[in-house]
Amino acid sequence: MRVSFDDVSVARGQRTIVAGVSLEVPSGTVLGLLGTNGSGKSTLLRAVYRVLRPSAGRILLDGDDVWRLSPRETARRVAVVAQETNDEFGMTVSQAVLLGRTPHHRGFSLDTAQDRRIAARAMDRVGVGDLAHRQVGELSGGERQRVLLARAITQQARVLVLDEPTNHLDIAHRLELMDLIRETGLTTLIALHDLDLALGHCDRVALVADGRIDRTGTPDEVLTTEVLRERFRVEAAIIRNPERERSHILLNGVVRDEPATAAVILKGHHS
Ligand SMILES: Nc1ncnc2c1ncn2[C@@H]1O[C@H](COP(=O)(O)OP(=O)(O)OP(=O)(O)O)[C@@H](O)[C@H]1O
Repeated sequence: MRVSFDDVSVARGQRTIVAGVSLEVPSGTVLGLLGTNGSGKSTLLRAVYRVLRPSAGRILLDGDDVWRLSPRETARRVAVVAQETNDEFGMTVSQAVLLGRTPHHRGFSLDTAQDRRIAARAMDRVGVGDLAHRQVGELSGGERQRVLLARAITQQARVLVLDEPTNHLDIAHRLELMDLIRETGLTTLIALHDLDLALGHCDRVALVADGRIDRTGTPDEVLTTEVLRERFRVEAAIIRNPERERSHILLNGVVRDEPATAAVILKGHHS
């Protein structure tokens, strides 16, 4: 399923947080949204899964405006792994994962044997099958994140939206998550802080800065040493691993303010 952003702006109160974003995400593409804290990645994603209505512009799923679809129809098309979900704390893992079937139910119909099979398969796939009877509220951050991914897979949507899904995951689970996303073949929008992961696992990346798309391209095109210095304030080298045919980022340190600027700040501080 293709996702199109057509001149999308999102305001919170008086402030425009996302401004005039236009972007095409072809079917089956894994798109990484990159950018520093507060640049607007989550806000943009929330507009896709119908939490924040754009103040201007449209988000289209295969040409259909998300905000003209019913919430249920959107949920059939878009599955979400978001940061702030506490609703399922009192549930068992299997109950939380089965929630992914809700958009496919008519009215208040109950889970079927097929629903339970789909959920069980998703839990096994992300390696939380043995947690099925545990309470979600008792799990570690990383375990919970994988349960949310199992729920998203259970939903059988064609677009997957993930907001910083790797922040609680250990290294192996990070890599597994990205491989799993690839295997699903779904159109995926994923906000990531781990730039090396983006470099190795995204088809395309979009750099978000001050609520706008600063540039888009393949990870190798976008993540240059200049961009890392100017947009992310880090000195880094990009090295090529010929065996894996991919690049890696070697971080050297934070870009320090110019001495002249620092002197002015110090002076201002003392006066
Ligand atoms: N409810 C709100 N009211 C006003 N401003 C908000 C609100 N929610 C977020 N913002 C602001 O919008 C901007 C973008 O926030 P957003 O969460 O989209 O950034 P982000 O790129 O996802 O950041 P991070 O990497 O830190 O998660 C920030 O400056 C934030 O303070």
